[in-house]
Amino acid sequence: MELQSSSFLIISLILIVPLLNLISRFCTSRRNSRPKLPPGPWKLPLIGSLHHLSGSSLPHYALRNLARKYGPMMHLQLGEISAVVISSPRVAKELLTTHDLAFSSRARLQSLAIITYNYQDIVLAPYDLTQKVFSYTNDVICRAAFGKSCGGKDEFLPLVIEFGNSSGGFDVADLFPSVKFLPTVTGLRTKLMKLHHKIDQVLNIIIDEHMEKLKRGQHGEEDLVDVLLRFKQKGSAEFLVTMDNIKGITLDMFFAGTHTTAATVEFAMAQMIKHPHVMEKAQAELRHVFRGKDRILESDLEKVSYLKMVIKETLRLNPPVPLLLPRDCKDWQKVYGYDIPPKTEIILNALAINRDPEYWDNAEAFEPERFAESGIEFIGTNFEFIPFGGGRRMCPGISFGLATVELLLAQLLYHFNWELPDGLQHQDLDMTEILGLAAKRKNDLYLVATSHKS
Ligand code: HEM
Repeated sequence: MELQSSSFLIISLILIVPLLNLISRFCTSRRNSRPKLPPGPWKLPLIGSLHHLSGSSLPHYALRNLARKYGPMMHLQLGEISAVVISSPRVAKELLTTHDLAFSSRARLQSLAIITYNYQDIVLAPYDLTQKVFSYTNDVICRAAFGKSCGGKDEFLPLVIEFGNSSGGFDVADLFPSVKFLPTVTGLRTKLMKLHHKIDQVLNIIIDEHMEKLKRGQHGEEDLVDVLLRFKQKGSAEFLVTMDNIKGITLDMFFAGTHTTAATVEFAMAQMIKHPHVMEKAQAELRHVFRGKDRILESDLEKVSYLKMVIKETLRLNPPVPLLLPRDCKDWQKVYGYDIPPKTEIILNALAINRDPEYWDNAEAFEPERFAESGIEFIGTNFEFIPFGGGRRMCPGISFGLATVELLLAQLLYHFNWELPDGLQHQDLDMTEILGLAAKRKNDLYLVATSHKS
């Protein structure tokens, strides 16, 4: 009897083990052929999930609402583009640490290709603060890029503004890249080609001036163009710098640096107008620390702490690059238990992440004091706070941008008192945003400034 049962067991094992193997291999091949994509909203033929983004909300808000329903990692079909949207600090951390290398290429957008030399780059009267702030941030970048005399400043500013307003959100030509005539039909290509041509002319004049200066042996304080020209002259085979690289990198500074810093200053001023006790506290600190001083210098700013908290809170609630810059997936990756196919566009929703109620108390409220004890920084180590992105492709202009924002805000708050014109109350201030090259206020910020004598 015992023998019978043990031979039965052996025979069963001989038959069952290969069968189990076969089933397991079948399941694996099914899994490989049918990847486990993240969940997402229902799709229509041709446009995919685009109709879910067609309401009045801006993409970063619309995507946050969808994420509340479909989870922190969701799949969207944006026209021809297969995209994965990340909306939680936990998933952002996994993506920007464990898988950072695989996601460190940028998604290629047609509008940017035209402007950036085909990716040869590496962005007591009513007083329109918006224009002044923009002009200031542009001046600062002009000086760093083109030098003290800053020849191209006047020609450059309108071009930078025009490009900033002509891009943003999801462009139809980027969503259907195989339809080659789309940029021509939408008029975008013609518009961008014209703009690119004008920018190119101005840059040629500026670079020629710099080359002339170098030829004459005039070596003053080096600006960005000088440094890039020096690299070009010394260029080795493995580190070749072309003229298009010089123009592309110079443009990066303007497009990546001007709109973002200007938007941050404007959002901060608007938030402080909306929350007058915050403005009073920031002014009190500055006026106490710098009492009697005529001018605040960048080096003085280490002495203030509350203003830094105000800037952090502004960047948390109103990140100027709310969807970061899209990345591309290099090869198959498994993130948060889901499969991501190669070439998927990865969108990190910094707005949703910075306001995640699981990580932030009173997440929607403007409360700079939350940073007093928290030690949370935006340098890419706290994944619940990523206004400058994270991982290898994090913003390289963070110190430059912050110094510009801090210095301008410190001067505005130290020297002036601010209020809304025409008896408007702080509750009346409209905070609607639009998305261009950076997110910014929809309406220009008009404020009345009165001089403060310290
Ligand atoms: C408050 C000001 C600024 C904010 C909020 C900001 C934010 C960002 C963000 C979110 C990204 C994308 C990062 C990612 O995908 O992980 C980025 C990229 C970039 N930023 Fe900034 N930025 C600011 C100022 C500047 C300035 C002043 C410059 C240059 C002078 C600059 C140059 C760049 C460049 C070149 C990139 C592309 C980096 C790459 O692709 O590797 N940014 N920035």
